[in-house]
Amino acid sequence: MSDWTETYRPTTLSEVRGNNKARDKLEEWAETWDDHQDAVIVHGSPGVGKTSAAHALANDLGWPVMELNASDSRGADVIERIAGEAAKSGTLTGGESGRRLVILDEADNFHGNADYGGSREVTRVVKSANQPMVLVANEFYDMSQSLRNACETIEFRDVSKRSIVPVLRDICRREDIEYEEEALEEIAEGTSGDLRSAVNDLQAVAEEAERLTVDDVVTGDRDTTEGIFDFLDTLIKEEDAEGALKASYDVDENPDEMLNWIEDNVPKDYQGAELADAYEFLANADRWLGRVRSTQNYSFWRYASDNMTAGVAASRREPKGGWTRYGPPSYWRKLGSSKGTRKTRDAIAERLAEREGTSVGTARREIMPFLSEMTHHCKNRDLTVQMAAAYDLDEKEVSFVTGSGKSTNKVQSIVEDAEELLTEQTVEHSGSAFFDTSDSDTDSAAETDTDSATGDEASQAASDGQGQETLVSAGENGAGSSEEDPDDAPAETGTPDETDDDQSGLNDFF
Ligand SMILES: Nc1ncnc2c1ncn2[C@@H]1O[C@H](COP(=O)(O)OP(=O)(O)OP(=O)(O)O)[C@@H](O)[C@H]1O
Repeated sequence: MSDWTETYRPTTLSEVRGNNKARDKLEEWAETWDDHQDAVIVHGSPGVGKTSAAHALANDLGWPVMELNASDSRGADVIERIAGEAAKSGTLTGGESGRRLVILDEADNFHGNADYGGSREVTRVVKSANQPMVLVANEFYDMSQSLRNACETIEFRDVSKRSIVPVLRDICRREDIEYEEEALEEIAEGTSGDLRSAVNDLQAVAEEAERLTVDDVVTGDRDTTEGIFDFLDTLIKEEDAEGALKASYDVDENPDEMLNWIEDNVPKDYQGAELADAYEFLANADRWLGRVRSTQNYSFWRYASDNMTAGVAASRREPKGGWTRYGPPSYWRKLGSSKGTRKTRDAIAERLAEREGTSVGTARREIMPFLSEMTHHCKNRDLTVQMAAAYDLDEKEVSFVTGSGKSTNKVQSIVEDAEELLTEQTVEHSGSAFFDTSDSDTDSAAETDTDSATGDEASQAASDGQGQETLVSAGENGAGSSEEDPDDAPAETGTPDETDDDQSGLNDFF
């Protein structure tokens, strides 16, 4: 099941609804950019189309997009290099005009990110940028006054019910869903101006219903308090997307804990493609939780919940029955605190990223769950040994990835064998040591180019190796990708000047 907020993300400005004035202003800003050369701040509540509008604009104008996120550990100098030198150096395949659009997401959230050198540094870079920049923010006044003064400002307002309903109607038509007009109004009413929520809600309700009625939308609230074990049963075996979401309201766990519980127990009943789908939703949820942590904006919890409940329930393809021994999240049990867990996870993700030439975020969200599944409880011992060797994992890390007990002999012997394997092997090729790269002539582990999977010509950007930029070439612009990705736009990570058409072995898997 695809994520409708992605499937129906506007690809052209004319599809951005409910903020016509802002939309026109943005277009005008871009068209006159050569004359004024100012950056623009696009601000407003979550889910009203700010980021979509920026991408749609780039698509309309044929400008490749460079997306950066304030909570990434990429410094202002990266922006400076991208925004500042692109025009001069000509190393970037921009649109015909040589323009590219730099989108700086979460621009109200530089505090606490030392890599950006503070807001003065950001302001300086923004002022001197040689490429058009859109700064996307929720809280206008969380940005420094000098930054605000340096930019043009466009406000996106909450999307009115009047504008939300036609979007939902359009989706129903395209999905071939019969609906009662009132049901759509009810959904629009409930989401207070947040179009992303409205689309998510529509998908949750429509997933099972043959015909969308008001009753589907306003079903009686349950008031039974569910324990987490009952909830897991409900989520994994019984309820549809909407039911799962509703049931989660009654569970007394915070979203981070809930995610851990679901993540650890869902493989006990889900298999194959349905498990892969479920993991994808869990990865989305994880990303939203990360965003809550970095922005302290708790309204994102809702998107995390949608993904981990409705998404997981909707991924189920085979009926489930019987009794399953669900247990507390193994990572927690084994490693104690959540902080420790996160540290271990991130340490592994960093090594994976370095080795596979992806961003840390991608490693954490996409590669790690995949590795975990393949080596679950070390069931495939050889593979687990190879993985441990490839990424130089210690016992704690092997047990983290596989979900096995750290002190077990099995994990110890796996790590020993991995060490032996390493000394035996002269790993000469610098491509992925774990994923098969034999059909590739990739000569640097830092290269990953997914462009050919998504579009035409490769976009390139300058990088200095201290972080990968995320590039989305115009025309792809996130549309059709499987997830909304605040940190890390979907298209490609690349180390420039080297980016070519090679496919790393990793790409064969995704
Ligand atoms: N104005 C809109 N017109 C059409 N679709 C929209 C609009 N706003 C949001 N959507 C839908 O919601 C999704 C998320 O929108 P988007 O990410 O652009 O919101 P945003 O305002 O940038 O929110 P955030 O600040 O949380 O990133 C889009 O992919 C699209 O499906």
